[in-house]
Amino acid sequence: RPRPLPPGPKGWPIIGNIFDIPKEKAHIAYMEMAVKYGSDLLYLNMAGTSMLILNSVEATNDLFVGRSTLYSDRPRFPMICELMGWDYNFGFIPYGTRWRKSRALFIQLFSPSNLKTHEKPLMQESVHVFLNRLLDTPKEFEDHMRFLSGGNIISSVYGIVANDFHHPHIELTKKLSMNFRKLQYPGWIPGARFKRKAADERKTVEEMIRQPLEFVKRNIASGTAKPSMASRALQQMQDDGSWSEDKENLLMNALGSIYAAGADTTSTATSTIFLALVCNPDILKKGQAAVDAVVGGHDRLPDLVDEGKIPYVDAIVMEGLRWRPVIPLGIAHHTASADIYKGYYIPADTIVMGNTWAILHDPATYGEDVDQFRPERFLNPDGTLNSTIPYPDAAFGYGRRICPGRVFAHSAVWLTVASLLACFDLSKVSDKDGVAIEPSTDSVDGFFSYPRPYECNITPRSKSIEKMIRQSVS
Ligand code: HEM
Repeated sequence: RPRPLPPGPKGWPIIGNIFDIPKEKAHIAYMEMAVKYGSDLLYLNMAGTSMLILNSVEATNDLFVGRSTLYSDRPRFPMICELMGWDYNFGFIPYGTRWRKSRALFIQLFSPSNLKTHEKPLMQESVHVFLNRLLDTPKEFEDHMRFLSGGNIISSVYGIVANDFHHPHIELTKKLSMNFRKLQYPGWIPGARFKRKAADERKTVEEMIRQPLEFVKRNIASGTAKPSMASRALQQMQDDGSWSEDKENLLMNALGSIYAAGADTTSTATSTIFLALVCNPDILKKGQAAVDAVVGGHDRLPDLVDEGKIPYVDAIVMEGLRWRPVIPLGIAHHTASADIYKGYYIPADTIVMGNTWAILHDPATYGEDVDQFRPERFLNPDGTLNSTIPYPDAAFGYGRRICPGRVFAHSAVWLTVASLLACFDLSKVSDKDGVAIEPSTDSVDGFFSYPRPYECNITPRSKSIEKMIRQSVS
């Protein structure tokens, strides 16, 4: 080894730093370790496997962006891929030809013109259904948010109009995402019972990606297919004679990746903002006034044409992504060969993680009160967006692996938040003595970080708004 390894705890022979791997809130523990060792690079050895945690934008930019050829691979995910069967999902596969083809197909399916013509109108419809569900059964608001994202994606991808939370395709994804949430990350060694269950899951995963595509194919054959990414892509292959089994499999996996990667992440981001609005009545009021000023009081519901015109809503969305990032340690990258950075030696086969939490909670970038939910940090005193405070990009990952669904996700969350603000008052519930119960703002952390269950009051802002919500679905 020509140079020293990056700083980190000393560790033991053979087992290395196994005892230094945090059991919970790893993102915070790594951020604190980095401060302790006075370095944005933190190196740990997990019984022979090297792990490098990057705790600054400078390091993630230098390595994931500047040296992307070297830092865009994925490590092996034995639990997720080999046992649970998630290797269909191009988010977890190595940097190579199959990944490149899948990602190119994704970019084609999500082209700006497709987003505008097909996906955004569907988003609008899904949000209207969501608002009606909130009116009907407000106590089930968490399920409604999950259904909103799942239903929106399933209709975009497969043209399946799921008007029931218990629709078989939604049920399948719910089951998978619950198991996925249980995964701890990283360095978590599951027990034998979980491993047995995970092996059963392979079959469910296969069903989740095969069944909906078969459904679309049957409907195309009978002339009843609703327009969707799947139907358009299959139709195009048929029209230009390019169909092959390989191409259909690539499509099946890419569509499955979109469905699996997009639903839970977007609903988690929305749930976090929802929680922040319940806990901060002043921000809720300011948001409502900002939406009313542009949407025009109570004449219509917000629309995606309003996107970009209400800076306070953008600021709320950005603050939600920053305050409680959905994937606080990102998805691990991997280096196939050795490297030298800032004078340190980075061995080949190192797992490299961007500490998204540390980056988005850096007081030098976002201010001393980084633990508070404060959308104003993204605004100038006159209410316009402050271009010197960076968009929380890190929430979507890094370099060539950065989330390809981020534009779609931002719009989906934006429209949901603008619509919530336009339509509902949210408040804390009170105990029997009339004292407001503070919901916990501490998240449940695993691979994803999501709010703990809580109760709140959700009421329409006026009779006329309630009527407009009812009329928005035919
Ligand atoms: C707020 C919502 C979302 C968040 C916070 C989020 C976050 C992320 C993160 C952190 C990564 C890993 C990036 C890396 O490796 O450095 C990722 C990858 C990915 N995301 Fe998202 N995502 C969201 C929504 C979506 C949506 C709506 C879709 C699909 C429409 C999607 C599709 C994907 C895919 C396919 C990958 C794998 C990319 C690759 O490995 O090349 N995501 N996302």
